Amino acid sequence: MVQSRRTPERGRARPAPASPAARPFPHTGPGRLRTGRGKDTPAGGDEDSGARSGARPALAQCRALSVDRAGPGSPRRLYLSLQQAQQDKGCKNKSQGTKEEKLLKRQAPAPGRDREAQDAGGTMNVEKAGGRLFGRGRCSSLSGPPGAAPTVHRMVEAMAQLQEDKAQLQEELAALRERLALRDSDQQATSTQLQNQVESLKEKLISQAQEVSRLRSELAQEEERLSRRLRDSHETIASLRAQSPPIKYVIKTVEVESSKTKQALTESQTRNQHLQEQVAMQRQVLKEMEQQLQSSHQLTAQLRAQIAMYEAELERAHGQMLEEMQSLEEDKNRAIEEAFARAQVEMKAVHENLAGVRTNLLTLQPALRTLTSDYNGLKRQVRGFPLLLQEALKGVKAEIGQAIEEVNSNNQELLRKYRRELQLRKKCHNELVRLKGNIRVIARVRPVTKEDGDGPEASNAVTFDPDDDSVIHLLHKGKPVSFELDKVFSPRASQQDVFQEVQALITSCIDGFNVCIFAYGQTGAGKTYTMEGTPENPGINQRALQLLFSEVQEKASDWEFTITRDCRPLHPHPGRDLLGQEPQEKLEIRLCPDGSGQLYVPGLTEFRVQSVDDINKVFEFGHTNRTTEFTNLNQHSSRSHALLIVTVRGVDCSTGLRTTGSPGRERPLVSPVEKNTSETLYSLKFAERVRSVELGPGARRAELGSWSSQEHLEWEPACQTPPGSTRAHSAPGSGTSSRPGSIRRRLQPSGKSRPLPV
Ligand SMILES: Nc1ncnc2c1ncn2[C@@H]1O[C@H](COP(=O)(O)OP(=O)(O)OP(=O)(O)O)[C@@H](O)[C@H]1O
Repeated sequence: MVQSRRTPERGRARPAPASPAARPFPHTGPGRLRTGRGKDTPAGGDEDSGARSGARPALAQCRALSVDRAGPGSPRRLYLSLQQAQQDKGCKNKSQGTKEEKLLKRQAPAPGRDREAQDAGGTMNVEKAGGRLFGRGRCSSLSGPPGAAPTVHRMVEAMAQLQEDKAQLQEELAALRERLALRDSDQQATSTQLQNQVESLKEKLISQAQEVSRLRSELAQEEERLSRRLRDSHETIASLRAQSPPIKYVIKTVEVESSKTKQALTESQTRNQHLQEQVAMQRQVLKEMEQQLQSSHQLTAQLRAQIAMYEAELERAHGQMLEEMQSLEEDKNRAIEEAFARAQVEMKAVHENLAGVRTNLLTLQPALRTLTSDYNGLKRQVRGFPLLLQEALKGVKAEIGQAIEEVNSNNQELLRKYRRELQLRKKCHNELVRLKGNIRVIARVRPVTKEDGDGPEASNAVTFDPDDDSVIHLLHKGKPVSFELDKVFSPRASQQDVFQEVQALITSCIDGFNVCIFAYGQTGAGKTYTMEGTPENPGINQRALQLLFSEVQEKASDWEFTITRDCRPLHPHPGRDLLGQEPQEKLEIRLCPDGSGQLYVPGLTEFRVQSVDDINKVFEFGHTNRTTEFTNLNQHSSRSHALLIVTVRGVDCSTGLRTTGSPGRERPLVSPVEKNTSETLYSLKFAERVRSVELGPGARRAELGSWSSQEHLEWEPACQTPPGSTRAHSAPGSGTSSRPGSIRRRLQPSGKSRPLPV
């Protein structure tokens, strides 16, 4: 127990302490408390009890408020403030403020009662002092000036805003870099735009820096204010502690003065104990506040660090922007310099051009005058151009007419030469016919074959004159008989030798002359071999046809030839068409109604052929249709009596002259063996008789398609023979005549001549 050093006057209330803050909070222990003038104050005691009962929630509320008001300084509250919505904060503050006011009102004694408590003694003062300190006073002091907590909150919000602004600035910087990377021809315009943006960014940065400095100053003020409050609290606590001894003294004094006050002392001690508890609680609150203040310091340091970081970032961005601005400025200056240099060069060039143009103008003026005069001259010429054109056209027409006349004259000359050539060819042919006769008889003697058998009957009965190839000697029944023909081929003669003798006839056929090669002789004499030959060694037919097509192809540029052929049997039904649908039907041979004397077979089938193969196919087709008469001597004899007619129709492309020739064919004479001498003799006699027949000159079947009557060639009267027919059978008086100039030699075995049997 602590005893007081001085004793106050009895019956008098102790003087109230100079300030509520100087009121003692004694740790009385079991001592009594004297209340003022020693008067018990149950009402005051009730009021104190009420104050006590209200002090606890008030302190708790103050603590809550302290935490809440100082909340922005704590990390937890800081993040709560960021997370919670603004209205939540407003409602909460409002409700808390309302609670606080209610609690403070309850805690704060009414004016009258306060006066009574002051009158009642130091206990009441202690209670008031404690209430003011830890109730309204503390709470109000901790709450700070109105707007202190929102200021911190605004700082946090500003920091968040700064972060957002920083991100936005970073995005804008990235976009700016992209745009900077993409600067091109419109660099100048972009540079201006970027400069504007940079200016706005600079202004924004400056304003934000000002805001940061302002916030920093506010933060420093708040920190200073909090430090000052903490210092005041420490001083208050220290002063309270320093005021403890007088309270102890009063307790001691009251203990000896009054027994009545013992109860009050007990109550005061109880209250004192309660107040001590409250003091402990307040100390705890203070400790927590100090911790919060420390946390606030730490948060402030963090915020400062963040602000410093942001400032550094801003500084860096600012520096980067300055660099980019510098780069842009340099680019702009460079572009301006280049543009200026280019403009100077262009201006110089323009000046030079201008000077040149001026010089040219000076030079061109005389030229312009010359051109003007030329133009006027040309204008006059153009006016007279139609007349000039007419004259020129007239001259050109005259020249063209003259050229046409010259061409016509040349054509006439060429035509004349062509006609003369034709006449020459005709004369040559006629000369050939005259010299050789239009019926020539050629004898070909085949070699003795196995089919001729053995013995004297198969001996050779034919001999030749080595000095005359037109004489043949036959030993008939021991008597030599000689014959003169146009040509005699020995068994050594080849197919080509025989063909060369008749080759000229093919040319005559193409020229439009009818040609007939007639083979005559007994069966097995070699007619088929001579005319057809074998595939390996073709005869006259194949060679003649090959020559025919070859000649036609050579003349293809000037002539259009159509080659057709038909096939008809000679016997036993000479009027049948072997190529027709009905080969058994007999056709009539009629005289051409055009008066040409030509014979024709109405309805006879003709095939247009393009090659020798086509002709052979047609011939084979006709052969299959032919009635075959088999002979014992020769299995090929069936061919020997068919007549193959090849007609060559030609049109001269330049003159329109049309020609038609038919190389009808049959067999040459001619067996060499003894047993056939009778037949051979008969054949030779027949041949010699035929050779004695003289025909008129060969008729060229030519007609001019488009020539005028004056241009018609006047051909000699034709020897009218049907195509392919044998002219040897022409009727007397129809152009045939004896050949008076021909040499007729009949060589007799004895050298005497005798008439040839006909
Ligand atoms: N110049 C020749 N050289 C070699 N063999 C020949 C000659 N002439 C005919 N022959 C041969 O004689 C035989 C009879 O000839 P080919 O068939 O030509 O007689 P042909 O007169 O046509 O008989 P046919 O009147 O019965 O038809 C054939 O085997 C033929 O090969």
